[in-house]
Amino acid sequence: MTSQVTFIGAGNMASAIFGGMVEGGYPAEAITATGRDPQALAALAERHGIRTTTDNLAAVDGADVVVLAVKPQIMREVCHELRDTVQAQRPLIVSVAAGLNAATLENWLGGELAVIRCMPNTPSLVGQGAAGLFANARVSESQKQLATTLLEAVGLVEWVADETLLEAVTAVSGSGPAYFFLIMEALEDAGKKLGLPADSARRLALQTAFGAASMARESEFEPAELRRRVTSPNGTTERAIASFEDDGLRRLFENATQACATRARELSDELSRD
Ligand SMILES: NC(=O)C1=CN([C@@H]2O[C@H](COP(=O)(O)OP(=O)(O)OC[C@H]3O[C@@H](n4cnc5c(N)ncnc54)[C@H](O)[C@@H]3O)[C@@H](O)[C@H]2O)C=CC1
Ligand SMILES: O=C(O)[C@@H]1CCC=N1
Repeated sequence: MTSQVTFIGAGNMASAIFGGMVEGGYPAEAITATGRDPQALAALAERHGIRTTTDNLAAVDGADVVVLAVKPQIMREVCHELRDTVQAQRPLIVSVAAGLNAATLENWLGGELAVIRCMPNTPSLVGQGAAGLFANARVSESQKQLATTLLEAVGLVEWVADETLLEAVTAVSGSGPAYFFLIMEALEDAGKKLGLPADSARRLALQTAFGAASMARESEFEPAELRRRVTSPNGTTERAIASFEDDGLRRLFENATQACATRARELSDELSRD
């Protein structure tokens, strides 16, 4: 039987996931999403065919899975609102909030619940997401399987055995799309500086990013080998790569991902404080 899935919060991340689920064939009538803005909800209902409401309690009533997808800063208030219904019905809880521990969520929801923490990313909207998942001890194998099935509808699923590893997942894939978008922006700007018309620079940069990612994913060779195959001895790529290495590109990624993981940890400390 199809599981009834309710999203609390219907913003960027939730709409990327349920939009991708519907695109992937999940029955839209089994999906409900809530939010604060009735007009935005009506547009989502129209676009994806899902049910929407501003009433969180009505939306959770009868749900098999409740996906918590509001901003971390308002999660406590939302959990308190849902606590009695969730305790009575005990759905599987899936939280996509950055930096909020499963134990904190369980506590805010009244205790002893099956909680999965998920760190997804927005390419879920086009079925190309990447999500890291952690299950607390109360999550059954069949619930893990259900979460895997729901999220695999929108991309790759990686389970982690230790919850703190979700900080690393956030740094690599949760926030990661923004790094690649930044690289696309920078490559486009650099192309324009070299004289290309703006629209050509954008098309070339985007198609190159797409082509490289598709090739890296499909190839039997690792990215480093694919890079070497573009790099002719004493050719043009060699100069560009040497320039990146001299300017410390790898260190930039190391620093940025450390900063990201540190922020995830800080959020978790800030938010779990009473
Ligand atoms: N945007 C991203 O790339 C990623 C976001 N996340 C997590 O997803 C969560 C949501 O982030 P976004 O979608 O980016 O935020 P957003 O601001 O786009 O969406 C938040 C949604 O919550 C709704 N909302 C606010 N108060 C509510 C309430 N009391 N009851 C029900 N709905 C309410 C708003 O109407 C809005 O639809 C955050 O916890 C974030 O950490 C996780 C991974 C990636
Ligand atoms: O920036 C954020 O806090 C969220 C979590 C990962 C991506 N966006």
